[in-house]
Amino acid sequence: MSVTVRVPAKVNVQLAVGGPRPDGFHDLANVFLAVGLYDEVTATPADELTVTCEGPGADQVPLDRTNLAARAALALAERHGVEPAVHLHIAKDIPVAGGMAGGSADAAGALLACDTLWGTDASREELLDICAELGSDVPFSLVGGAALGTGRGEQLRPLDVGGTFHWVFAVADGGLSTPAVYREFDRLHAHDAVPEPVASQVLLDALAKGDADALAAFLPGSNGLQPAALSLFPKLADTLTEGRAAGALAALVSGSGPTTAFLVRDADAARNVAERLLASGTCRAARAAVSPAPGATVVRGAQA
Ligand SMILES: C[C@@](CO)(OP(=O)(O)O)[C@H](O)COP(=O)(O)OP(=O)(O)OC[C@H]1O[C@@H](n2ccc(N)nc2=O)[C@H](O)[C@@H]1O
Ligand SMILES: Nc1ncnc2c1ncn2[C@@H]1O[C@H](COP(=O)(O)OP(=O)(O)O)[C@@H](O)[C@H]1O
Repeated sequence: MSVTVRVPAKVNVQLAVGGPRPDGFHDLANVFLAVGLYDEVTATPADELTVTCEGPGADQVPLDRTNLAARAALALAERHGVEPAVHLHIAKDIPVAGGMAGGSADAAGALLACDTLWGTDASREELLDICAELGSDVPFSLVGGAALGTGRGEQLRPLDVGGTFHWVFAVADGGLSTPAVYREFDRLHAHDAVPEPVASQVLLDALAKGDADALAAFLPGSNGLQPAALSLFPKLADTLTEGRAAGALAALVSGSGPTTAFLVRDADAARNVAERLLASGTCRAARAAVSPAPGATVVRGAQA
């Protein structure tokens, strides 16, 4: 028997970043929106823990125990005294090292898949605890929808979303390391008094109403990591310019980048903007997707 779990990517519609903490992390007001680009993680009984990966960028995904999906399986097995005798297969569609939380998605997916396969029956709270140990973004990958993440992004409050938002995501040639982008943020703000990060009520209202125009008005400047990502990957500015010229309502870097995100009016606009972005030669691929999207979900195999 195998269990397959589907997990969404995310975009940060606000990423307010505080100064560096003593533990090396940054306090955030991180407004996550799950988007309908998905990885699938399949857990199958095996002699020992093994990982395989297929799809775009699969060659950049580690297949040893540093893979976040493997770490999730090991963490669950250890807590429940089970042998981690499982093969994890990752079907990747989320850009790797792209600022869309692909590794986090795989961790949340593997956790739910193994919990279902092994019948360990962990509570939601326990699953969320394990997620938070694995990475700041992993709890959100489990819950999906929309949420405000505080602390280092792992403490979640679910948010209402009153409509569907349409996006285009431009996949860059290459990746950006999340720690490197935070380090660049610190370098750029070395002489500033960085304010406490606070979620914007204007943004939360725009999400609750499903108001794309209000969201578009809020997005410029909403990603505190964008200047750092652009500093490390200056060519992203060209992609942002092309997407705006193609008629996007707003353009921003997705999280730590280098994927860029374009809010558009509807599915037709998404097709046009995606075509023009691709034709501009400023990105490797352009993908349309809608939000919000559900969190990690068992799509095949028995529920425990
Ligand atoms: C920036 C964001 C925005 O959602 O994601 P991406 O856009 O990269 O996907 C997140 O904050 C990334 O979260 P995640 O990728 O889970 O990071 P973690 O594994 O917890 O941490 C990796 C490293 O990023 C830095 N880090 C992460 C989170 C945080 N609040 N402050 C930090 O300074 C630290 O250097 C840490 O060692
Ligand atoms: N299952 C996984 N999928 C993708 N990357 C992984 C995975 N496990 C570990 N990694 C490592 O994490 C890094 C960040 O990948 P990813 O989560 O896709 O990007 P981001 O943090 O920008 O959203 C990759 O460069 C890769 O080395």
